[in-house]
Amino acid sequence: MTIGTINAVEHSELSLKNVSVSFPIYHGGSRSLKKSLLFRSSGGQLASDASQRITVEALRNVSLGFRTGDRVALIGNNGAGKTTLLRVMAGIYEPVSGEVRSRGRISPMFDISLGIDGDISGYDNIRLRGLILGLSAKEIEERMEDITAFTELGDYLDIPVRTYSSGMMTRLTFAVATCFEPEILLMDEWIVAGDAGFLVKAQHRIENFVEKAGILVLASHSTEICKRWCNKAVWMERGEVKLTGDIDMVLDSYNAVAAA
Ligand SMILES: Nc1ncnc2c1ncn2[C@@H]1O[C@H](COP(=O)(O)OP(=O)(O)OP(=O)(O)O)[C@@H](O)[C@H]1O
Repeated sequence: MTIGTINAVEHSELSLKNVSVSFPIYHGGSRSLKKSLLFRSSGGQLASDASQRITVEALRNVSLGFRTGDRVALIGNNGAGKTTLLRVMAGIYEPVSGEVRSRGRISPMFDISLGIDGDISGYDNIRLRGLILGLSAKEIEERMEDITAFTELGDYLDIPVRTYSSGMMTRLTFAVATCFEPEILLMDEWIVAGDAGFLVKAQHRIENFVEKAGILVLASHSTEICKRWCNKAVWMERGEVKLTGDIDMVLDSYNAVAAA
């Protein structure tokens, strides 16, 4: 985790070379578990490791390269490997083989409430989250007015956040998470899907936020969301890259298979 001032890079890059990620399944010796898993129609491939444990190969030999301007949709069936791919890009998962390289700061937008301290005030949580995002104390104070105005939490910002409702908490974490210029932005679709009243207002903010990003990688099941936010797509199938390229071409191929 980086603490300190964000040094913006002019050109962002993100690449994966032959990246594989496996999850060992403990007690995997059970025949019934193995049998039931083998009948799954989607998800990563099953394999055995050196200790004869069953493992799920969530990603296998994934090679991809993105640069500034790329707005990439990750598409694929349930269990295809989209979330694992986002997490390995974010450095949350270590690949068992291959490498992930990046130029530019990576901002994962999942788990945006990670690190929130219930016993301190909203203001202090904004400062804490800002530091975790890599902003300096000065940069946080410069953004404080914008953040607090967006939350509409008023005097509540002076009291411990454990007293907040979940909606109030979302306002706080969302306002901080979107207060800077991202270089490489990794997101799940929930943040752009938008339904509740707050999210209508949030839509405008997230649009500005995403537009400023050098690279966007967005995992989504929605053709509409993919077309709205992305210009490229990666179609994942059982942990492997099935097709990658222009958004319309990849979505057309994917939807044609889904409809068949
Ligand atoms: N922590 C874990 N332990 C064991 N297996 C896992 C774990 N996380 C993911 N997997 C497996 O890895 C494969 C890929 O899962 P992943 O969550 O990346 O898929 P996804 O494409 O994001 O699916 P969805 O669209 O349903 O969210 C699946 O077979 C899943 O069961």
